[in-house]
Amino acid sequence: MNTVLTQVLKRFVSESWYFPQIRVVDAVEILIITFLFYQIILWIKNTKAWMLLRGILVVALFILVAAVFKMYTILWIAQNSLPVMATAVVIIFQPELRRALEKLGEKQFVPNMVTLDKRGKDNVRFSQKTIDGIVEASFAMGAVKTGALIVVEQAIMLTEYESTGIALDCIVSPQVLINIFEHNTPLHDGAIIVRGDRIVSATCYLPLSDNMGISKELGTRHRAAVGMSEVSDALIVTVSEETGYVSVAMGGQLVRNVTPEYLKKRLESISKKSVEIGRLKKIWKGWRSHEKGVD
Ligand SMILES: Nc1ncnc2c1ncn2[C@@H]1O[C@H](COP(=O)(O)OP(=O)(O)OP(=O)(O)O)[C@@H](O)[C@H]1O
Repeated sequence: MNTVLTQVLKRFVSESWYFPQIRVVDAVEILIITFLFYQIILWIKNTKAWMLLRGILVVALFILVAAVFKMYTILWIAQNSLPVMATAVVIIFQPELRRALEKLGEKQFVPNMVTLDKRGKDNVRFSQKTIDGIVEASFAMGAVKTGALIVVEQAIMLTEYESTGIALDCIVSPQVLINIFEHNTPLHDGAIIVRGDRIVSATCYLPLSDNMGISKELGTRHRAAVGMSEVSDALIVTVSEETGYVSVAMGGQLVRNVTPEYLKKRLESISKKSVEIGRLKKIWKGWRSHEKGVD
């Protein structure tokens, strides 16, 4: 027993034994791969890709059986149709892939430093009056069960969705919001988009989420709110016509039946974030002009 142990130990310390050299970069790489893998699994779970994965597993099993029994014709067909199948998957899942990439672009690693939009400096933030107006109107509409859908734009410009509605240019106030969503009025259907302190569009059509986790009790208004929050960094407020509940969607998550304090806090937090973005942009612009001056 002792000799076996000694032999194992000798081998363990001998030069022939391979010890991988783990650098800090390797550990970081493992963390990145784990994170990406986890995100892909989450994406598969929340989209139709889960069905696709099951289909791929069945095909893989079939090919494995063909390989074990040396069915060369089937193997030849599988081998030659692989590129076609890969292209088909990309075409079938184009909306999901697009959404996933949009979500990736939404993560604010550097995008707010590299300003691609032509937004004026005054539109970057919204005032306390706007926050109070949205909170007051939402709960006033909730009390009388008037449905509403309010999209508060942040860093990502929602021009694409804005153009689906009727253009407006009006300061946010509780009276205006209540008036817009009043039943049987021309602007009440669909969503409004708030940019800074102004309502820029009404009756907008938002993308519907295909998240299977959304409660079946909820209809298209809430699904549209979640859908919008999946493809942008906007905060969306919904008022249910059925229950009068006020809910908030952001980052693909819907928080139902919130309190006025909660809504105010959420709006204040994104308002502060917008101010921070504005500040960073100013620093960046200042630094760039300084660089040019030095050149
Ligand atoms: N894709 C969309 N984009 C913008 N608004 C939408 C969209 N789909 C539905 N709506 C709005 O939601 C209203 C329909 O709401 P619906 O009753 O189906 O949803 P809900 O989630 O059950 O809401 P509620 O609790 O208010 O009934 C429509 O009249 C329209 O104003």
